[in-house]
Amino acid sequence: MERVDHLAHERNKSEFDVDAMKIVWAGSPHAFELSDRISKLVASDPGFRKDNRTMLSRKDLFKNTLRKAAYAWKTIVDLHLSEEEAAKLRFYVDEPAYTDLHWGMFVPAIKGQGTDEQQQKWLPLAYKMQIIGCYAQTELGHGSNVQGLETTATFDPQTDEFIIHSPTLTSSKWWPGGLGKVATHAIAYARLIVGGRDYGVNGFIVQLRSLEDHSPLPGITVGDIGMKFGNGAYNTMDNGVLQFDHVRIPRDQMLMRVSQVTREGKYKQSDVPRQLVYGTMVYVRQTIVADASCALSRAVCIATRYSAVRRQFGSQNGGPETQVIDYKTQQSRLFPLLASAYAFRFIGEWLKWLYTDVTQRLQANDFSTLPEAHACTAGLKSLTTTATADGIEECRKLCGGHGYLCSSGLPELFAVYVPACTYEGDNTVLLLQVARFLMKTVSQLGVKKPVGTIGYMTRVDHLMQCRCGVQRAEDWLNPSALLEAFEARAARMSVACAQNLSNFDNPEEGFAELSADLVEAAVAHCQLIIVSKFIEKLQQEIPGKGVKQQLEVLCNIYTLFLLHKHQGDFLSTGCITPKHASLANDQLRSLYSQVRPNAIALVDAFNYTDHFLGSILGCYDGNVYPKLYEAAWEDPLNDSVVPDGYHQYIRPLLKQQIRTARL
Ligand SMILES: CCCCCCCCCCCCCCCCCCCCCCCCCCCCCC(=O)SCCNC(=O)CCNC(=O)[C@H](O)C(C)(C)COP(=O)(O)OP(=O)(O)OC[C@H]1O[C@@H](n2cnc3c(N)ncnc32)[C@H](O)[C@@H]1OP(=O)(O)O
Ligand SMILES: Cc1cc2nc3c(=O)[nH]c(=O)nc-3n(C[C@H](O)[C@H](O)[C@H](O)COP(=O)(O)OP(=O)(O)OC[C@H]3O[C@@H](n4cnc5c(N)ncnc54)[C@H](O)[C@@H]3O)c2cc1C
Repeated sequence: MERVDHLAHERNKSEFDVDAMKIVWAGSPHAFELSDRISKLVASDPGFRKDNRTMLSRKDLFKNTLRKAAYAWKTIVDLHLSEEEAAKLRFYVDEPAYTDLHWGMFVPAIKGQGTDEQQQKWLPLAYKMQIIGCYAQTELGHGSNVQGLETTATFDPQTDEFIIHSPTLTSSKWWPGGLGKVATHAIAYARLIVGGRDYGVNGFIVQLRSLEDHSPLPGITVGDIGMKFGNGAYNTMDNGVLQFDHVRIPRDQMLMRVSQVTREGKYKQSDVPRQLVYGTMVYVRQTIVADASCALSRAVCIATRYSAVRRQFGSQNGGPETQVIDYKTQQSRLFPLLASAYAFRFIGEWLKWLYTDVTQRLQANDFSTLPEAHACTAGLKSLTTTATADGIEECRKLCGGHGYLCSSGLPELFAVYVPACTYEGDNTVLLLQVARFLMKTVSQLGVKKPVGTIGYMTRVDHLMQCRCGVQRAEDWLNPSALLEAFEARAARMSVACAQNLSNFDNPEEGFAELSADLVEAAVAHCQLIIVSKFIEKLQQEIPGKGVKQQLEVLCNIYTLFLLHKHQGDFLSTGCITPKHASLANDQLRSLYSQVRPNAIALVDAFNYTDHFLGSILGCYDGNVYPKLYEAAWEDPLNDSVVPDGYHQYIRPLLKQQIRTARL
């Protein structure tokens, strides 16, 4: 049967080269080819079916994930996929699993914190998945406060071993993904105790389960922590609980790149900073930022296509009703999210570059950029995940009632995504880290030159008193005007916080008292980073008819939307006047009209298959209503016309009503 494209008229309206935009989105022609090939491979393989996930019981769901993970691994091995291809396969399979923690945290922790010998011993086993690892840091009593962890690793010089122990209930490891039912090994974080002295938290490789029959080893109590938010969603993951009862491991299973314990029981600190113990978190925060654009673009793709299909009100002379995408209110909620998806894509690319750069410097014993890398990964992780989680929920609302159906794909996408605001660092806690970095920078002005993303502080005198030069709405399209407004707002908010802090005798007390303002200053700084990197991206050559123009429109929408949303900050710091704010809003409205004809093509550029989107509302051909109707009949509740339980619970009620009526 010929497929009718219900969105063809929308696609015909577009004013730019969609194929060229697909390459910009993917990052390069090579990345596009690879992504396109692997997404089709996954979509065409029934072994990766996912449409029944929200209806399965937890046990069936979990077993199905184990099957898929094994099948994915077999596919990777049989097809000799490269690491890059395997990572894409994981992405398009689109199901959280223990493998994420094995590849995403266990392996990087050994690479980042293990010595050369430790890497040589453990990595080949992990690469072949002959051992399966997890990252066991968080405990029942402490997650954010890593220094507050209670698990102990006490060196026993008699046997040359560490004794890993959970001294309290609150020291039970709690949350690690893959731990509950699968992992054979963990990187367990514990307080290092040598000769009765506490040297703080360090990572240890601990075997948890037998490699023969998977039973927990002596002294290990381990299980799953239970059902989590939403159907399907993150319940494919076995987040676990773990207690150690004096478990002995050889001394060489302490990760010893940052500090060492000798055979004689001497503690030695390398000349690398202690913060490298937190290095795996920096790596994962960077991958989470890169992933935010994927989750947001997926929700935006669904909401945009559906908004073009859906019609309500406005029929004239019996003609078609208005497409809801044509309502200005729909545009003002949807298009900033579309622009954010692109902004997050580019900030993800940039952060990857920054991470690679800092890693290379660390290898050459240059630790100077580590604080900035920590602040950027922490702050951008916080900003992009908060905006993405909120954005997915907004997309659900933009789809009206049908968005609430699991078949829209949006409830599961939200449920699977929203813990990103908490894991790998609670978003508020991470912004407070950025605030510390900002306060330190301000306090050292004149002593130490701010560089990189904080470089604008070198112009703090100018930024504290500059006046916005915008006179007409179009003036807001000038990147210099935008950048200066964002720099001035960020600088003024940081300086105001620093001045308020100086009124406290005890800086820590002051920091706690002013923490809500400090978080706002951190948000202003991080938004400036995203805006400035988007603007920088547009200074590069970008091939393809109309592609650069579309990206300029999106960049301006992203920036002016932030200015509009946070106009309180801009006005109260005197960076702009109410007149400037009003002109910015006029410009924003006009930009929405420019995006409108290109909206469908801009989401087509994500190149998502219907399998990956997993949404009837977002399907490529826009044939929404017949698909919704058919899907309803496939629900197991419709297997029988009369439901189970009728005779037990409905019929007696109805009969009782009849008797009452007779009385
Ligand atoms: C069914 C599907 C099958 C598919 C199968 C396919 C299989 C095959 C695949 C093959 C693929 C192969 C390819 C491989 C690629 C794989 C990629 C996979 C995807 C990976 C994604 C991972 C998955 C994500 C899932 C999410 C899991 C979540 C895990 C966790 O949550 S782990 C726990 C995280 N915990 C936290 O984040 C805790 C937060 N707290 C802290 O970080 C800190 O405690 C703190 C808040 C920072 C405070 O710490 P302190 O008390 O020490 O702080 P203080 O403030 O005193 O700071 C001291 C100084 O140190 C500085 N500092 C602090 N932190 C850092 C740091 N991290 N780095 C540098 N510096 C730091 C701080 O600034 C202070 O400095 P000073 O001021 O100068 O003194
Ligand atoms: C789905 C999921 C998967 C996870 N996977 C893993 C894993 O694989 N391995 C692992 O080790 N961990 C894992 N975690 C744990 C995760 O890293 C922690 O939950 C996270 O770091 C937050 O810590 P917490 O739970 O202690 O929150 P808390 O710190 O208890 O946060 C509670 C509230 O207190 C506030 N708060 C805390 N401290 C401060 C402060 N100093 N100032 C102001 N406000 C503060 C927070 O903002 C928050 O509102 C996972 C968690 C989830 C939800």
